[in-house]
Amino acid sequence: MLIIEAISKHFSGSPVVSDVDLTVPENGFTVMIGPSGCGKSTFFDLLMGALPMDAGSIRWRGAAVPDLSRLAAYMQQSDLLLPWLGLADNARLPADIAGDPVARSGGRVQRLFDRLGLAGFEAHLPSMVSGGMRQRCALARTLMFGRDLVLLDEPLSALDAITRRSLQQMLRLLQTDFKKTILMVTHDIDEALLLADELLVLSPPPMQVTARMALQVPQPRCMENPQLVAIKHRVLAMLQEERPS
Ligand SMILES: Nc1ncnc2c1ncn2[C@@H]1O[C@H](COP(=O)(O)OP(=O)(O)OP(=O)(O)O)[C@@H](O)[C@H]1O
Repeated sequence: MLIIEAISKHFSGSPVVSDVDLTVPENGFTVMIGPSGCGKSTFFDLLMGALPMDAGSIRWRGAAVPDLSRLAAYMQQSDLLLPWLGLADNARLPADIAGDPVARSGGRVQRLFDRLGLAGFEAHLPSMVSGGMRQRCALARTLMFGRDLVLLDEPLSALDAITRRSLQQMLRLLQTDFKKTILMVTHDIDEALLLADELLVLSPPPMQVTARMALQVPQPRCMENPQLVAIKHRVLAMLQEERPS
């Protein structure tokens, strides 16, 4: 279980993240949704140790940790693939950096490519494939870190609506097939409702959690589900209320 308590951060005296608490159970999928500029990226930078926190604590599986840099794999909006490497070589990078022999890591990459619909594209350069395929490769690379905790910072926001939908199914595999514990931020309410076990609604800066909702709707979900429609209206009303007039 991931437990985050009372994390706060200010820049030049202005609070950006204020007293944020959250818990992600083992193999849970928690999604944070908030308005643009609410401090989500700053919050993830704090979790990953890229920025120092002013206050707060993190516990993972019962142990206090300074940050999640050695525990979580982090996937961002941009695929960050190296343009001169083929897709399989890009996905294998975490294993190469860790010194794993290619004989072993190559097999892992191949199994991931088979599962993520990338078989046959191993040698293609990122410029030769679609944005959706590049994000699938970024997902394979995230999985190659072999970490049980995954942080997703708007991983699909650069994609068109149809590609997004198929990639959302792929993100579900993180929970169902790969048994990860997942914390994601997104601006996309449908995406949040399709994927989350728990949804956290965030305020404009300073970022705070203004509502927590457990989503007990069975998977696979579709947005026509009346329960999801009702929750969507509630969340949209909250986000609307929080907008500066
Ligand atoms: N290094 C910094 N120094 C000062 N202010 C900063 C710094 N980094 C971020 N901010 C401010 O903190 C606030 C939150 O920024 P952040 O990028 O975390 O928001 P976000 O929710 O990720 O934004 P978006 O939804 O647009 O991606 C913004 O007002 C931003 O201007």
